Amino acid sequence: MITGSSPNRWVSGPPAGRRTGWSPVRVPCGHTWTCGTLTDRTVGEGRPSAPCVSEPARRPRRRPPVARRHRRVGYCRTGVFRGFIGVRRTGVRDESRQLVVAVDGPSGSGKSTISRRVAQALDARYLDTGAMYRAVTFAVLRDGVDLRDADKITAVAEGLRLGIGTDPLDPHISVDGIAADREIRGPEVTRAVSAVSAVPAVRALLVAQQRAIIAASVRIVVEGRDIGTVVAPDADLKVYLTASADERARRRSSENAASHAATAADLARRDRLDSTRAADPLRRADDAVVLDTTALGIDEVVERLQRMLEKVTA
Ligand SMILES: Nc1ncnc2c1ncn2[C@@H]1O[C@H](COP(=O)(O)OP(=O)(O)OP(=O)(O)O)[C@@H](O)[C@H]1O
Ligand SMILES: Nc1ccn([C@@H]2O[C@H](COP(=O)(O)O)[C@@H](O)[C@H]2O)c(=O)n1
Repeated sequence: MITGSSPNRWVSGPPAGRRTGWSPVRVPCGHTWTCGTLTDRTVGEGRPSAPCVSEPARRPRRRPPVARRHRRVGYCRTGVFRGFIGVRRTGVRDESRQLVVAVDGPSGSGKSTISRRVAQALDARYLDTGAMYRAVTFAVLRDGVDLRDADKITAVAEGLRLGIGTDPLDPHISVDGIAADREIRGPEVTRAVSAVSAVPAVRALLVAQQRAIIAASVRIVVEGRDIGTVVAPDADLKVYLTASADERARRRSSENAASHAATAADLARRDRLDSTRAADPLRRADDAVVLDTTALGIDEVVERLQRMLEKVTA
């Protein structure tokens, strides 16, 4: 039975590779998800109650008309509950069918910017998985843990209470109940995050939480490094955003006072670590659409994704 002493375990399902014979729970939220709050409503061995929901859904989910209420429950091949799979009728767009968009790519390729814009256009949720790895890294640094000590890093990850908002207009993150939006973007966290995200147990924990958030969303755009390959291999649309290293450094350095050369070096270091780690490295999914944005403006990239989505949802 789960107790509150290890709050981040089993929130949304077993870590990758662990099979317990039960399916992840579907939670009726759509807004803020606070991982790790297990209550005494824990159901059965190893099965948590729905994680705590700290804000109401922004908009109540619409009940489909009677003719469309006939649904079958679907489980994708990863075992993640995909919500209700709508009965498709020729020429009719099924608004209640779950839609998952996976956006991966190297640092500074525009994943966050584009994903938020696309999520707004779709009236969808938005999940920044990089923010989750950054939040764990923030806690690891806060606790003075050695970045080479995978066991201690894992213990920090298991013990922290991570709150992640999925509103594309106002994504926010909290660590142990305290807002950490600014802190997780600081240079110390950026320097250390690739070491923390390379720890397999940390990945297993966060991937399980990410899958549960996806499962609870009707429409969601998820961005990161392993979304199309690991987190949501059955996503409806997978996009691998890229841009030349020089352009990515130009974009990033224009955001702050750092020099182009220093920014380029930091991006190259992070890309190398993220794409060469053993666990779930940054990699384009075989069925992802590659979009090189070097010569494209933000609006053009958003429009291209919207056109791809029109084909997927037609
Ligand atoms: N197509 C584009 N044209 C010009 N600038 C862009 C484009 N896409 C994104 N940008 C800008 O590039 C910068 C980096 O974008 P963003 O933060 O979205 O990248 P990212 O892939 O999420 O990075 P990271 O993985 O490091 O979080 C931002 O300043 C953003 O406004
Ligand atoms: N799916 C993911 C997302 C991120 N990471 C790691 O987090 C770092 C920060 O990501 P940002 O998108 O916020 O820059 C990134 O460098 C990766 O180390 C990951 O491993 N998997």
